[in-house]
Amino acid sequence: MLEPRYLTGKKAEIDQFIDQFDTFLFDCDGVLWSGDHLFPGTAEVLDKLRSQGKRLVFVTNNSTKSRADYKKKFDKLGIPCKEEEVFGSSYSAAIYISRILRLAPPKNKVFVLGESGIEHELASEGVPFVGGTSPSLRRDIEPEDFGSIADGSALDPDVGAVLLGLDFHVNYLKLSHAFAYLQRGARFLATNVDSTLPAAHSLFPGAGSVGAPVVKAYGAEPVAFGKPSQAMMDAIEGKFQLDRKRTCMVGDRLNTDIQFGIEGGLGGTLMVLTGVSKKDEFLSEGSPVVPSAWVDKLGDLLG
Ligand SMILES: O=C(O)[C@H](O)[C@H](O)COP(=O)(O)O
Ligand SMILES: [Mg+2]
Repeated sequence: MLEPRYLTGKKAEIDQFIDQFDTFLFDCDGVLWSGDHLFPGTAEVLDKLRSQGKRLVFVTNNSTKSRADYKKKFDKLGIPCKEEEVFGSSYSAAIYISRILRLAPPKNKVFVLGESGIEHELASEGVPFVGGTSPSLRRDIEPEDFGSIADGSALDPDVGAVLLGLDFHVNYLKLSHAFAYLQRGARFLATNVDSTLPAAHSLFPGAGSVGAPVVKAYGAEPVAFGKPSQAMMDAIEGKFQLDRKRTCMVGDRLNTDIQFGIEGGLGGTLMVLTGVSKKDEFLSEGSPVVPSAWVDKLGDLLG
């Protein structure tokens, strides 16, 4: 097993590690911040890398925000960032649906189980959608709903795909609509299937856990377009003209961020321990996913 290099407190090794790369793909939740709490040193590290001429791309599986929403978040946190430097799972899903899947009208609508980030990115690609943040679905299911879902009168006949994401307003009515569309042959898609969401320095149910009831009912997994999907890596490579060997993925989660970088053939992966995965997971013998290097927190890259 290749031993990952522990870089915390080793300035010469940190600088040597950074010098290998021209581009850094940064995960967000658990690496830059926990919710709205920016980890110490984050702004300084990003500034150090930019001052060394490094290119930064923010690659998040959090589908609740669009690229524009993330630009606002970076602005609020005082971190320089251009909207086009953000590449989230909602955007990844939207461009896949519009440019590769290309659902044939009239059944080209998407039923969304998720927040406005998905809606905004679908709209940016001209993909029609229903569900999502619609107030009509933010209520308890009523007895008459069962009949209107079963006979299809409550459903939109033009829905050709169901797209699951992190939904902070999930309920039985929305889950029933999603399942009904799948039973009628809709494609089963997801922005991402992370089991947990790192926030407030703790863990909460992630997109994969929110959508799990539909997976259980339907009996099959969705096609996901967030990390570690290589459809996302290919889209990022195309948009940013990456030299994969001169690109490093920085993440907090082994089975999304680090796996994404390794399977993408990137020059390196850097794990930080302020999010989901713990060092014992990748230091133990036989770990299936091992980063090239790791630090305790992103601020350690200041050396
Ligand atoms: O459940 C989710 O959607 C994810 O945990 C979360 O949003 C991950 O975001 P990332 O760490 O990729 O920025
Ligand atoms: Mg993360």
